[in-house]
Amino acid sequence: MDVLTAEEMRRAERDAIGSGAVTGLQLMERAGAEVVAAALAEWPALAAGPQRALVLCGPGNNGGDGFVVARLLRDRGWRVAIACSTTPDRLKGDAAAMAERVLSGADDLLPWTAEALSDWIAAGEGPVLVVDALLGIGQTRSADALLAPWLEAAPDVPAGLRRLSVDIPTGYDSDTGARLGEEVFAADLTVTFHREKPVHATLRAAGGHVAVRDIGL
Ligand SMILES: NC(=O)C1=CN([C@@H]2O[C@H](COP(=O)(O)OP(=O)(O)OC[C@H]3O[C@@H](n4cnc5c(N)ncnc54)[C@H](OP(=O)(O)O)[C@@H]3O)[C@@H](O)[C@H]2O)[C@H](O)CC1
Ligand SMILES: [K+]
Repeated sequence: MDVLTAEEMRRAERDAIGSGAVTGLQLMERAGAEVVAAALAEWPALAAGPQRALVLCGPGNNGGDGFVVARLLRDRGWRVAIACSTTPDRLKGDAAAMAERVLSGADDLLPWTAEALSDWIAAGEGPVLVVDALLGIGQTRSADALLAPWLEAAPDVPAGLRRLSVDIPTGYDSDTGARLGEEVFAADLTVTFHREKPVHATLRAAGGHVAVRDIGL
């Protein structure tokens, strides 16, 4: 199966949207649904009943996928906390639309601080699924600053933590597999769409699991 660069992936999305076959919003909805399906396939225990999830959303469409995942997990009865590295009013396009569909109000977001993330994790029982929807194929520079709250909160996470990255783990260059800075989101499972990107071979070589899911492109 061929491996796509970020630009080739963006072109495939643009062509599909441009042809009228699908909208960006539909692709984002499909992406979110595939992330949930892949997580349940990877960790069958998650399908046993409602669980807890902490969804970390970034400023762009990767974050948009995260808002879809959060909504779908809430629809399954899960206790889902959403933290966003930006404020909802600064989200754009499809990501803004998907945030609208899941956020029930300004207080429906955890503050983007290590304390808020740690407190939420400590306040509940049972294992946590953490979803990295911070940055995807659009990342271009070190994500050390962006990741800081999560990296500071992460050690407090109880055993049984499951870490899932949407499309590309935050902190990696999709086309080279190189780290863009010092820090990365250490995903147990990365769920990507349509075709693998070069980074996914790097993740596998380091012991990460990678699922490639069709979103109808
Ligand atoms: N387009 C679609 O219909 C679909 C897209 N999918 C998902 O979308 C992402 C790609 O989304 P995109 O918005 O292009 O990029 P990201 O979300 O990865 O990044 C968003 C912006 O973040 C800024 N950025 C880049 N690096 C950093 C950093 N280190 N720290 C902070 N911010 C950063 C950058 O904007 P700037 O203006 O700040 O440069 C990015 O634009 C893709 O990965 C998929 O998850 C759907 O899956 C399918 C449909
Ligand atoms: K990500």
